Amino acid sequence: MGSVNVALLGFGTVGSGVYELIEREQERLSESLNGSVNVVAVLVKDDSIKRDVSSDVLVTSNIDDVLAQPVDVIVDAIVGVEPAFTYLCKAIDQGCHIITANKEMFAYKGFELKEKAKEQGVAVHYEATVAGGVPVIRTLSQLVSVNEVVRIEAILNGTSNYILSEMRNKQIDLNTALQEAQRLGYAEADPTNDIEGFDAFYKAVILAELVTEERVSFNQVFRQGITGLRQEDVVNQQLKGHRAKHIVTLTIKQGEVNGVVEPKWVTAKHPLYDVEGVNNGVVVTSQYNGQLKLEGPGAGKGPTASVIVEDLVHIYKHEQKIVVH
Ligand SMILES: NC(=O)C1=CN([C@@H]2O[C@H](COP(=O)(O)OP(=O)(O)OC[C@H]3O[C@@H](n4cnc5c(N)ncnc54)[C@H](OP(=O)(O)O)[C@@H]3O)[C@@H](O)[C@H]2O)C=CC1
Ligand SMILES: N[C@@H](CC=O)C(=O)O
Repeated sequence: MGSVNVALLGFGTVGSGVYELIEREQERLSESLNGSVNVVAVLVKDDSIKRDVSSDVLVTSNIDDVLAQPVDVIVDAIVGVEPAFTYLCKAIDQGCHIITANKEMFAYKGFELKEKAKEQGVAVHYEATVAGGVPVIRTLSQLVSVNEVVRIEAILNGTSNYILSEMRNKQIDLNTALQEAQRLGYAEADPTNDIEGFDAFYKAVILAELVTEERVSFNQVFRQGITGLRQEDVVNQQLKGHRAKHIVTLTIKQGEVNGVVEPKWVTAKHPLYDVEGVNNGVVVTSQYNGQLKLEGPGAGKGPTASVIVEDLVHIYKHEQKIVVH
């Protein structure tokens, strides 16, 4: 029986979630893939901190030590464009498949990374970059094989949606709700990315590139976060039937994307009105399929780890053969 050797870049909320899920579901994964899945190395910033991993897993802050291991798949769960992009390029050159959760890196470099991976004959999967546990990347990839996507309206930042729901339901302020989102593992390492709309913006760019199959320039997407909303308005507007939602709108005409990421007041008629708490919602309008709505947990350890491990299973069930190490 073969095996899949995995290296995790990052051991925070997402990286540790992937490790724990692989450990917990070892039997199911072995049966499904006819081969075991082993985490062989973990890359962290500070390798002096003791990590909760088996003693045979290499824990290091040096990417070359990671790539010196017999690694088949790299899971990128670190933060920011660099050094992640450089590390992933090295890994691709070495023949590793890539799974990433790092949406900032992928918004800037995803197009390049996909091209490089194609040249080298390795897989790049990125379901976790958009909408946490909601399988929006896989759904859109299938949809565009026959349909033209003309519009996407979505809530893509779990932290902002959680904050706005808590501000309204519990009448607490933005900072108090944000602290809770951080405690729950929803927020980015720098939560400015969530509340100022950068995180949703990166996700919008990734979706726009997926549906147009073209590189999308950042100036095609307008960005505004939720920090300009006043708490009393969030509370009082509900009496008039209005909820504040942070919404991404992408309109695609003849392959040209126009994107807006901004807070909006919506009524019960709006398809995203009922998307509450950390949930994300994505409404896709396409040529033959009409309107399709996906909803589910948009952030957090369990859902994000789940889609990453699903990407891994997909690679070895549908794209590559398991090797014998
Ligand atoms: N949290 C979530 O719900 C989701 C997060 N994501 C994305 O996943 C990625 C990880 O997020 P999350 O787990 O929440 O973040 P955390 O801040 O919890 O963890 C980040 C991890 O990456 C390590 N790291 C950061 N920079 C470097 C570096 N330069 N070299 C080596 N290791 C590094 C850190 O090391 P150390 O432990 O030593 O500090 C830490 O282990 C981010 O890109 C995020 O946008 C995607 C979907 C959902
Ligand atoms: N901070 C992000 C995490 C998932 O992508 C969010 O809140 O949506």
